[in-house]
Amino acid sequence: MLRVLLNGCNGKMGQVVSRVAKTYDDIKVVAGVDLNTTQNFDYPVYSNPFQIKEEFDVIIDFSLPEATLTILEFAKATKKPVVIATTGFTSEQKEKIIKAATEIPVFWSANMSLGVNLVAELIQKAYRTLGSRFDIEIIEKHHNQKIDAPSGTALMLADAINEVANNSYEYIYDRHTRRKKRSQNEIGIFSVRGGTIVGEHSVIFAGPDEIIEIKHTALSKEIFANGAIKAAMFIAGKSAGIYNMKDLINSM
Ligand SMILES: NC(=O)C1=CN([C@@H]2O[C@H](COP(=O)(O)OP(=O)(O)OC[C@H]3O[C@@H](n4cnc5c(N)ncnc54)[C@H](O)[C@@H]3O)[C@@H](O)[C@H]2O)C=CC1
Ligand SMILES: O=C(O)C1=N[C@H](C(=O)O)C[C@H](O)C1
Repeated sequence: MLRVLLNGCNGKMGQVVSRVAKTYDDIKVVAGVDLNTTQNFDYPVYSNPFQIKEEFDVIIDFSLPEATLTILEFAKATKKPVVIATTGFTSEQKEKIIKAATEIPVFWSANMSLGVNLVAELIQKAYRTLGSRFDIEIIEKHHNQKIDAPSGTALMLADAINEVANNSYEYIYDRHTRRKKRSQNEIGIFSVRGGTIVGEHSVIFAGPDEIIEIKHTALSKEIFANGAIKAAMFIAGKSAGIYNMKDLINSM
């Protein structure tokens, strides 16, 4: 039985992970951490991870960047692996995660769905085929409770293109003050927030007289919860380092 400590357990995703984990025979959430210590499930909830009494094997984190960094300190102190699903990190915070991964295993993905990770591969192929003659724009849509913009996934998709384009692209998040034509070395990234949209990501390749649009639509938060649980199973027992969905998919 894999014992999970859930950071951000009372958030929207924390609650879905708690519910979905119950459908697995070989995994159990044994404690949660959240600023809101309401006990919604059958495990104790702490506001401070250093007060946890329960034994656990792996941490799953769906919270806020600052809370992720706190749980990382706790993970380093207890030598436990962490699955980071939280998004919205600054460059400095990302550096801290990378540094922590020299001491403990860290599974880090802005999107825990299989589909988005396939999209990342498809857009790399699209870039290789279409090259820089096509203008690339990314549109992401999420629910009205989301704090960070653009989404971690939109940035991950832009980075996937940059990875095969020798980092030649600059990201443009806002054109309203710009009074000039777009350049070929930019990727426009745009955020829509409304209602209960779970998560949509469209990558548009607009060329001379043709447009290719590669789109992923998440229809439920369960796909992210299932992905995070599979990531937790994958990372338990691994050595220190950074792992992502590609590693998980390749191991299947
Ligand atoms: N990688 C992925 O596949 C996915 C990632 N996410 C990301 O997960 C994060 C959480 O998303 P939601 O659950 O929708 O947000 P949410 O706002 O509903 O939940 C965040 C939870 O963290 C708690 N929290 C805040 N500060 C804390 C602290 N210092 N210590 C412990 N807990 C603290 C809040 O009380 C809240 O319960 C976001 O960054 C979101 O972008 C969301 C869905 C999928
Ligand atoms: O906040 C969310 O809900 C989501 N956040 C992630 C992101 O920022 O990319 C992943 C998913 O799209 C849902």
